[in-house]
Amino acid sequence: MIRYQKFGRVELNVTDLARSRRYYEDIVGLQFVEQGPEGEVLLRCDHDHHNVVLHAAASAGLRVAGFGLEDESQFEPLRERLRAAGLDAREIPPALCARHRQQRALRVFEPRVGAVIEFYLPLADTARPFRPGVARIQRLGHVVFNTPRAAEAIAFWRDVLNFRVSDAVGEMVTFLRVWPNPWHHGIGIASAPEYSLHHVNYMVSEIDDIGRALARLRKAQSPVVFGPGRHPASESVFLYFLDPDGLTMEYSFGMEAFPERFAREPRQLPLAPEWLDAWGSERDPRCFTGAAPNAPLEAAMEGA
Ligand SMILES: CC(C)c1ccc(C(=O)O)c(O)c1O
Ligand SMILES: [Fe+2]
Repeated sequence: MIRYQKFGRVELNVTDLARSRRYYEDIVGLQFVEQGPEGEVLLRCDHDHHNVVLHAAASAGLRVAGFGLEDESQFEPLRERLRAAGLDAREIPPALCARHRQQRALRVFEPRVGAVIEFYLPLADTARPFRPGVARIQRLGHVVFNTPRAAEAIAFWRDVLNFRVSDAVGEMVTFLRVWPNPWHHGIGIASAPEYSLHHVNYMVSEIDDIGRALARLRKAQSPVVFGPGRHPASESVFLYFLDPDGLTMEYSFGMEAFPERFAREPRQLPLAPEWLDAWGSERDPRCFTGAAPNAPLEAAMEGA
């Protein structure tokens, strides 16, 4: 069975690199790491070398979602599973691996979520302390994919990639753990007409991070589009807001953690507003809908 470390990387296309770098540093609270040879901006929010990469592009959306493997012994079995599933997984050349402080990495276009997915092994001796800034971010939390093939995607990520379903809210969204990572979900699969980014989540430390974010976002005239509220599924307190390109970002804290073995059964929760937010906040229609279609593999391999 394939074992993962976590959801650890996300690469986003943004329409104004300097504007987004300022936003993700000053408003979201990510730490700038470096600018890459293609001009891409690397940022971090935990002990990894980086967690977020911003690329200049004509339209904003998801470029790559990356999952760390638990150890080297997972690499070849995963590669074989992807091959057996008919997917063209490409190994990342050593130069890009070195820039990304990875031992090895595969990138594959996963057609059911319609996105480029990276599976990677971090290099040893690359973890360094993350010193939080405006928000006490603990880690990159989850990525949710919009897809018109949600049922097929859930089956593939569960049965082939060995992610574990934690809960579903109607047929709107299903949450999966990056097993055996304990957090309620590292990915969500949401039903939508397009293959695009639904949102990216950052896990923060406490209610003050949400309260301070509200004031900071309002002062920066950055739209708050849902919450503050509490998600009954993962028990998280949450807040959604839009980045300068209209991509939906989420802060949350208090997420349910699962044991590796003897975990509770997944629940099929009712599709009703109170099962998305127990506090009853209104959701702005711009929430979850602002991303362009996900980048294709060729674009994601540029510079590789
Ligand atoms: C409204 C979205 C899809 C949602 C719902 C529930 C949770 C949770 O239980 O943590 C989320 O993180 C969400 O993004
Ligand atoms: Fe979320």
